[in-house]
Amino acid sequence: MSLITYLTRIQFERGAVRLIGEELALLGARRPLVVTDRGVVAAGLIARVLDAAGLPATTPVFDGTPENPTEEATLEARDRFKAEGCDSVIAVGGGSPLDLAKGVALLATHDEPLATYAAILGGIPRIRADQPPVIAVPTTAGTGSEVGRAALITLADGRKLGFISPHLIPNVAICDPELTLGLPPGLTAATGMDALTHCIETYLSPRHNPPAEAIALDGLARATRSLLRAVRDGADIEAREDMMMAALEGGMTFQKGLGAVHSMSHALGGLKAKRLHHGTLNAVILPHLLRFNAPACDAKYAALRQAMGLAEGADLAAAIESLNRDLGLPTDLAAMGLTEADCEALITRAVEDHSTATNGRPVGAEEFRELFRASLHGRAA
Ligand SMILES: NC(=O)c1ccc[n+]([C@@H]2O[C@H](COP(=O)([O-])OP(=O)(O)OC[C@H]3O[C@@H](n4cnc5c(N)ncnc54)[C@H](O)[C@@H]3O)[C@@H](O)[C@H]2O)c1
Ligand SMILES: [Fe+2]
Repeated sequence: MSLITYLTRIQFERGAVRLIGEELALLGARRPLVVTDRGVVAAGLIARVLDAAGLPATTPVFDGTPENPTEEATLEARDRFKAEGCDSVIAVGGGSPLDLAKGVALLATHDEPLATYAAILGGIPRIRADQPPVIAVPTTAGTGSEVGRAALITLADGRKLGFISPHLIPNVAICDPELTLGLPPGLTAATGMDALTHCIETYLSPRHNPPAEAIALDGLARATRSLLRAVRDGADIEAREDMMMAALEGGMTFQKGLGAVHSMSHALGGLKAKRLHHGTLNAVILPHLLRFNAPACDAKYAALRQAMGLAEGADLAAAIESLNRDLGLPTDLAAMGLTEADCEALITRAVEDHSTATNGRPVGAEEFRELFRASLHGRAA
């Protein structure tokens, strides 16, 4: 069985930010709340977006989104949305502001506590369509949240949970690769590896959805050929464009479900004090899952190799490790400041994560323990 959905109106081109005003008008919206974070403001992108969209400088802007957005910040932004009499949300930033903006739209009309709507707590059918429209303007090329049906938000108790619904899919995505030209190399690498991981994990998911699989392979090919280029020369607009497309394509395939790399990185992303970047976690964990999934994914690995331009029979995990090294990303979780005790405490969360069910090979607590160990210490574990 398969359910195939594409819902977002996507404007993808250099300079697409100039279309925001028109898109707002098409939605019948007049007073947006701009949701972003301080890094995006500091990069000058909010002033640019407001100007291009023809929005007044008095437009309310919530810039308090933390990396790995929290329930607390979502409520704060929701209160601002209501206090300012807003009728729509424009999310400008990486996955963090995009996800937080989805939470704002949800809580603008849904009155129960946020946890009520979490996917693993039975929330999917509780999320209704009556929400203010969201325009997503990604400034990283990574998460695909601009077309995705999920928002990842950390609750007050530290659980980073997925809120999943077709009603959380943004109405419009404005994909303007020029917004990523100033993204520093480290963040370009980390967010790009998130996009690449999405394409691999959704492709390996057992759900039947050939169109999504074709898209995932195209995204993987783009990320493989352009990520290192974008990291080495941030001004390479063609590489930036390829990466923004790879991220978008990854997001278009979320309907297949992700896999255990994301189960582990969601669990780790909830460790607020550690401030771990989602894409970096995925990059470090991905080779270990590729080794683990191999026996169940033989035929699919041939297609992955082809998309990545690798020789027949080449070691996919080793290829990702080598790419990580070239990108300057850490090689193991220990290098990111994590310990065995941190990981042990997260096994249950990984098992319960909404991405676990669609991993390319069934995975339970014992397997997660081994995978955390291997990811902690690199290949030698
Ligand atoms: N909704 C989904 O389907 C989905 C999928 C994958 C990841 N996510 C979530 O997205 C979040 C990660 O998002 P992210 O990787 O895009 O990072 P992010 O949004 O957390 O941003 C990381 C940093 O980059 C800065 N930044 C963003 N754009 C910039 C630019 N153009 N120039 C300079 N600095 C810039 C930000 O200020 C921030 O400090 C995680 O919480 C993750 O769980 C969601
Ligand atoms: Fe991701």
